[in-house]
Amino acid sequence: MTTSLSNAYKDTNIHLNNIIPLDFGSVLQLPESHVWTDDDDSGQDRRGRVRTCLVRADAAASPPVIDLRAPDSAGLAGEACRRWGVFQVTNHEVPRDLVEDVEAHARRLFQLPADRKLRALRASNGVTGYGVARISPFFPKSMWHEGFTIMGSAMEHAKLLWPHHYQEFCDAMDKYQKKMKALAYKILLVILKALGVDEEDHDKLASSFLYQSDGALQLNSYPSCPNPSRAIGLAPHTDSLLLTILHQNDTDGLQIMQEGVGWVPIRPTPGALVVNIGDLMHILSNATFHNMYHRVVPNKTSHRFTMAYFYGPPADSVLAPLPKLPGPPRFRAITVKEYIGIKNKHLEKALSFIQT
Ligand SMILES: O=C(O)CCC(=O)C(=O)O
Ligand SMILES: [Fe+2]
Repeated sequence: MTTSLSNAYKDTNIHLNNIIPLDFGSVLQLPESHVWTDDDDSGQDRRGRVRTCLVRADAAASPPVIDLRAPDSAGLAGEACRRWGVFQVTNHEVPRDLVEDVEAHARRLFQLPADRKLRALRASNGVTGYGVARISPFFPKSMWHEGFTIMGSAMEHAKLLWPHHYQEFCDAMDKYQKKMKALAYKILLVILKALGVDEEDHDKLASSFLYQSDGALQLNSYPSCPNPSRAIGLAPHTDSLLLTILHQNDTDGLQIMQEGVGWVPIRPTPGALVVNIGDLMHILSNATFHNMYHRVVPNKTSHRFTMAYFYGPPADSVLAPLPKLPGPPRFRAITVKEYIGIKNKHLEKALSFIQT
């Protein structure tokens, strides 16, 4: 009997209960609490000093858009994971009207009055609910962002938001999570193939990460911002699990750090979904796949909405670099729960605690 992924998040040492999102509709100027300087995001000094808003790479090159039906999709995905830690996918078989429906529900949620949204605030030891980003306590300033996380059913929290009309929201979220889970599994197989793990190896691996991974859905809202060059939508971070699948509306904002280049934008491509590598896949790949370091910047005129699906193994799964890979293992074996615990204490330094 495995322990579900949500157990990895419960009881870990993170205290968000005193931090609540700003009532964005009620402010005309950027409050001091949300003004970031160059120093505010450098506490986690992983890849050199990261200037908050000012470095804009002239992205001559950017991560590829990969057709999942193309015969060489695994090869292309492997290349993208090694170089960028991210790519976009088309022909993913998630119906466009489902994506649009979920986005419309997210808009409806974030447009509710602040006091209504606060009724569904995420509990300090919970996963589902409304609130700030989980990385917020690591930074001295607040982000121009509000979120709603769902792991499993959203029913309990949706009832607090819409006591009589919660069902449609829940149905759409359930349907989307199911589609995301199937797609994430398919992409996991593509990525493993790119790492040299073929179908014959699957049974030998007999790993719970392969057969029992599950996900959490995160709805994100970045309202238009009165002074975007001094604000940050989501501070620089890596995602913790195996991979993330992101839908972004037609508003720019996501940027990835490319060493020696700077921040490279990942522009919305109509119909495509963004796939990025998280820390656990970085471990499995023995550090050959980048765990994409990314951030979101707000803008002055349009409201950015995104849906991020984080996919990872059950809490008690043990992960280690895949045995097939060349070279000595660069990380020790670790359970998902232990890794999430370390990440919740040390954020971007977490991997250094398990390096061999
Ligand atoms: O909203 C985005 O563009 C990125 C979201 C993200 O990085 C996250 O939720 O971890
Ligand atoms: Fe992220």
